[in-house]
Amino acid sequence: AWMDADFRRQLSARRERVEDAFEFEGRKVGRGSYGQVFKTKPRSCADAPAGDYALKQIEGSGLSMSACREIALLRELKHPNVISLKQVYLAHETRQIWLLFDYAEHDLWRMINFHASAKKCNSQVSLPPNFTKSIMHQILCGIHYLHSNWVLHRDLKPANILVMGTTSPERGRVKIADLGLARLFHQPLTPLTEIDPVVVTFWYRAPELLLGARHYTKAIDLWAIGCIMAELITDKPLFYCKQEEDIKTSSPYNRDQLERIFSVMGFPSQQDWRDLPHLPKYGDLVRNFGTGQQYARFSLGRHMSRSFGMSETSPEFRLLSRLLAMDPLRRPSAREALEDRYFLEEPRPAADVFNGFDIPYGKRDFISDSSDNKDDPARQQQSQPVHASLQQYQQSHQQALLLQQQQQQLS
Ligand SMILES: Cc1ccc(-n2nc(C(C)(C)C)cc2NC(=O)NCCCNC(=O)OC(C)(C)C)cc1
Repeated sequence: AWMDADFRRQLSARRERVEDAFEFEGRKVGRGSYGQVFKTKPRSCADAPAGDYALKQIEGSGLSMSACREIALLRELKHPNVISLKQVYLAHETRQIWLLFDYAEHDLWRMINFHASAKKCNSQVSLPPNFTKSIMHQILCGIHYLHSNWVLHRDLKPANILVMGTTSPERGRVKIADLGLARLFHQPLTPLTEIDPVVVTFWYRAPELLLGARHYTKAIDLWAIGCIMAELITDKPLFYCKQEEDIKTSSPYNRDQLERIFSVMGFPSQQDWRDLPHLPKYGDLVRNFGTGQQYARFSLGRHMSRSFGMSETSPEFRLLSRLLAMDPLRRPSAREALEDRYFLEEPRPAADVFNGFDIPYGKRDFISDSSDNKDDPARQQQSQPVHASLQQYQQSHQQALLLQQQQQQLS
């Protein structure tokens, strides 16, 4: 071995073990293809400041490509509205990787579900008037920071928007995270059949992606933020689409999801979206929808005013319609969205999105290993099982094999 044995022994004796520093038995709060997450507190002997932490045990062993990417990415990023990586633990005996994060008691998926079920039993949840505006402001600040560092999120949805709880010094602050479902494709070496048919939703997916756009863009993140804004206002996913259980092809084209978008937004005309005919799946679109005449009377304004009595002249609606421009070139950048009049007029956005109000939501439940936790957000919005596009899978498979060979050469 390239390090002399005695020095290695000293190192491993001194190395802080995660189980010595943190108490996490029976405190699992998340599990998915990425690994599992525990809500943990430092033991008195640990040198971590008191408080709650999220301890993520990464799936698999050794430095997988996704572990590498998550560590490399998060150690460079520091912003109040982006989840922060506090510490990395490498357990040499088991080659396990543990990541320590600040713990967020809440997330928009659970919060919106709480509001929706409260509505159903006619009990209102009392929230500050600037609740949506504060959340939107902090999501856009976080995304502006990521985009200015050329980091695209690619999977923005309510479950990935965390909010700090009342025991945190950052009470009511939004933290953008990625609880890692869509990174399924980066779980190499797991034979496709073994990947449990996790469900991903297409409800936050921009139309250009559904029509075969080959690259993620900043505008794709802004579309998802528009979807989240509408959902905060109505407590319903704007482009909710029941996903049939049949095995999905790996094609990006999803007719039902597009149908839902057109029945809310109307069908994009040549004037609305000049580049539409150049998208790879335009042929499928014409075959399935023709000239879209059947959607002529639909529009976002009509949908929001009928389903929620929202005025088409309100600043809230104007920002929403800018974010949900069908043509990606017409969507604002995060900075342009932050400069929208909506954020400049009263009530102004607050640092604590609950604005001092009592926080009505419960704490996260602990997951016992036996129960297969169906309502875990990572499996949110049960929809059709997805099969990674074969080409993406093979790609990441090749990269992983390469990485593994390199590692073998190293050791
Ligand atoms: C492979 C990979 C997985 C995730 C990420 N990633 N990317 C981001 C950006 C884009 C927001 C900066 C953030 C992450 N990673 C995470 O957010 N990891 C969070 C793990 C902590 N989990 C966590 O707090 O879960 C509960 C259930 C307590 C909310 C990167 C790479």
